[in-house]
Amino acid sequence: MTAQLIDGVALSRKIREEVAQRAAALTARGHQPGLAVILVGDDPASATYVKNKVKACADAGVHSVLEKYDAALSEADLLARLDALNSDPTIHGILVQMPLPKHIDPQKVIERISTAKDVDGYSVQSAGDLMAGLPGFRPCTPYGCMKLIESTGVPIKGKHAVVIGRSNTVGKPMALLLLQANATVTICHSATVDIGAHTRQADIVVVATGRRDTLRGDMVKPGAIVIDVGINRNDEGKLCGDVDFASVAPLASFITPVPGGVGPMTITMLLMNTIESAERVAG
Ligand SMILES: Nc1nc(=O)c2c([nH]1)NC[C@@H]1CN(c3ccc(C(=O)N[C@@H](CCC(=O)O)C(=O)O)cc3)C=[N+]21
Repeated sequence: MTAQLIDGVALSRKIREEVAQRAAALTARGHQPGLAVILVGDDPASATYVKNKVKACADAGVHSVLEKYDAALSEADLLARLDALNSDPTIHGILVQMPLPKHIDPQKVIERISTAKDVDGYSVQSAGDLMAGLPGFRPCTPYGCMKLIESTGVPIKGKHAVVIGRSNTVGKPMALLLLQANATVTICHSATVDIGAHTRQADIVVVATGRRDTLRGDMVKPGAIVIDVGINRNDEGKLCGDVDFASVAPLASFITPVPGGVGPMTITMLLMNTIESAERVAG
């Protein structure tokens, strides 16, 4: 067996068409959806991601404002900007690009964003909504991973899913989304004694450790679906994920590439969350 690629660019294109239609319908009713993106400092990777997000908005007919600040921006000034955006009726989603400079407390920043505009789904309220199975914004990366898995046509119900990584932004919400979809879920992490012993039992593996070669061919069950959330650089400086693609792809049934897998879907679900926020306002 050799895996079929799950094309995140193609799936994004399809979902973004729907986003664009819903954005146009909202705009026609005088409620053009709007996203505010805040970038603090000059991390080059963050600058690239933010540029991609703004471009995706433009392509979908979503209004966006990009606010760039010097790394010396004070926490108080950032919080004051969030207060202004919270009460700006043209803005339906607010994203503060992470990571922030060390003198700014990210948790304080996240909690200042109105729950109604928390399109990243990073706030304690949004996390609680997800845990309780209530409506609310789902974090974009795991939300996108669910769409990628669903796109295979393989039912999630009853499957054994292993998530490697336990971050608040990816691993934990990913496990909850899979659980909500009736998978049996195992979470592995840096203190897990034998990750391979778990992943060899898995029908679905989601890898989100930020460490390349976390998942190798000797760790997967033939026919597994493999979702690679990682973005790393290999020794040649080329973009690569957390999965050793060369050894895993021949065994998997479906696998996401890096780039072109999860990354584009993260942005797509950000657009979707922004549309849904605007639709709630428009009624
Ligand atoms: N508040 C906040 N929300 C985020 O959603 C957030 C964040 N902070 N900080 C950083 C991470 C990372 N992230 C990515 C989004 C798209 C790609 C993406 O489009 N990747 C392309 C490749 C892009 C390239 O060429 O570098 C791909 O995988 O095909 C990657 C990474 C969002 N993040």
